Amino acid sequence: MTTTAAPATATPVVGFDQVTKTYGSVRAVDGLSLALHPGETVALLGPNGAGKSTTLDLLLGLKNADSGTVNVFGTSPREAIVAGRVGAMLQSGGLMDEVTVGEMVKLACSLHPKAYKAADVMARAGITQIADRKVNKLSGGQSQRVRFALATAGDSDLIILDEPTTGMDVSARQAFWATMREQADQGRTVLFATHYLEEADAIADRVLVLHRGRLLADGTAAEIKAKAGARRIAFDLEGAIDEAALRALPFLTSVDVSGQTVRIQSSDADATVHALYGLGVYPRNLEVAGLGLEQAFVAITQAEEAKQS
Ligand SMILES: Nc1ncnc2c1ncn2[C@@H]1O[C@H](COP(=O)(O)OP(=O)(O)OP(=O)(O)O)[C@@H](O)[C@H]1O
Repeated sequence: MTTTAAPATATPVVGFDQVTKTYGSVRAVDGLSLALHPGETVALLGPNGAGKSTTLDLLLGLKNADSGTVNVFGTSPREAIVAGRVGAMLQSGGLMDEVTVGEMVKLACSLHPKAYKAADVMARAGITQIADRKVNKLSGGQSQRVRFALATAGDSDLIILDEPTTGMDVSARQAFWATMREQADQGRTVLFATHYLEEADAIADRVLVLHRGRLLADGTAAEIKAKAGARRIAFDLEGAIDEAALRALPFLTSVDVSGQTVRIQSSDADATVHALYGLGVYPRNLEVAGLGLEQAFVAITQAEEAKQS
């Protein structure tokens, strides 16, 4: 993984230039421009319906843009795929029913221009033990592992993953991300859409937040957290708690009182804490901390919703 930006003149791994895709009256992708560079591990976040899957489908040439251009390694998505430069793991589909796991992986390897050995691909995905099982007899997590094997059947430079760890148990998730880290460390670009924000926080060196088909934020997880602005304040109070007075504190975005513990989110923590002391209360165990990625994501997308409504 790297956080060093590639020179502006280098051909990006992925280039979206003013891309729009509509379905009837729905603008699934709305004037999207972005560039991904070699070795980046990029998380694509967004609420349901934000346009993540449509963006990945455009990137894979499975859908065509209404306007704008999509380039992959400076060529069309289809050309990049035919050249074996792209491996993909989509949310569903892609698995044939009446074949075994082993046959399916061998088929994927036979089609990839720069294929690895099928036995190695299965070992890496942790599916050697189920090689003789029919694909339609797998659990949800096992199916995900097979899709992962298909996405890494050959030496691709770009790996695209749509909600890859859905249905995987904890150890499968850990093994999956360890393998993805190896792929990124070898210079590959990894782009994954996810609803698991803790995974994005831990794995990605760049986070894109989509909302109604537009890019709302683009930066490291730390930058996205800072962009959200708000901070968390937690403290304990003794005796009866005057909730109405707490709710009237300035710059609050939320208040939660549980027993003697108060948790506040504020867009100006200094001013809120100052006003808190002004109430004549004495907070104990006072903690002020930044938002987690999940809270930052909610704050950013809710602020955008409020702006648009
Ligand atoms: N084939 C289609 N026909 C009509 N509308 C569609 C189609 N595919 C997607 N949409 C709409 O386009 C918008 C973006 O959908 P998309 O699946 O890209 O979002 P997403 O961010 O992947 O959502 P999720 O997190 O729920 O998977 C949504 O409003 C969706 O209803």
